[in-house]
Amino acid sequence: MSVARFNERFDQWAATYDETVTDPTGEYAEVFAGYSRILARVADEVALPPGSVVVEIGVGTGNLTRELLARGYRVIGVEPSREMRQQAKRKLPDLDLRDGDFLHLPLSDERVAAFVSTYAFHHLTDEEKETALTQMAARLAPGGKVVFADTVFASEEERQACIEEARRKGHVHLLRDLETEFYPTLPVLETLYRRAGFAVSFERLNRYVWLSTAVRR
Ligand SMILES: C[S@@+](CC[C@H](N)C(=O)[O-])C[C@H]1O[C@@H](n2cnc3c(N)ncnc32)[C@H](O)[C@@H]1O
Repeated sequence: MSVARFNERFDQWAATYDETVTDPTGEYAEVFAGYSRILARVADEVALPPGSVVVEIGVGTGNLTRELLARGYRVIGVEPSREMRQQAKRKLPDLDLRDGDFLHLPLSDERVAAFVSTYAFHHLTDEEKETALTQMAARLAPGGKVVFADTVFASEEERQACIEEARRKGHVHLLRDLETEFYPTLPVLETLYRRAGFAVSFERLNRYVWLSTAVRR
């Protein structure tokens, strides 16, 4: 099965995605709380010289991409959903945007300085996450970075509490995501980075989202 298993979901969401991430009252409000601040934080965390090649995976409608371009990086965008690519191209017509996903990176001999992503890594199973991180490590020189922000649970108990709360509140879309996508726990994620050859640190950015900053050993 292709790892872009959520393409249909994102093709359907693409046209209204930017409304969802800025809606302070919808069922995803806590997931996207501080969305603009989170994207800016991720772009700042890259902290590499302008002109460095930064590969952004799962660009969606291009909101993080805009932050990365503003910091002078040479961005290569990777996005499996056709409709999302169209939305991103509408905002950023000159963007180097390629069809691909975490496990099928459409790269040739580019010297990649960092891989960056927001709200997307949880579409891979934990096993696939380790494979993807190992492939990224192979493309990075020592000191190269992986900077991701995504939903992570501090523990299984925290995951179950969020699922129960979503059920109680009737947040059917959030509940579906929590039950069908692959949000890792922090200890598991730390192990995956370490096994792939990274030193990693974590910082909580809102109730759901954690920043992971990983440096290739
Ligand atoms: C919730 S959106 C996040 C978009 C954007 N990064 C942001 O922060 O707003 C998740 C994106 O990841 C993409 N995606 C889903 N599965 C993926 C995969 N296996 N590899 C790469 N991207 C994937 C989706 O098509 C979608 O555009």
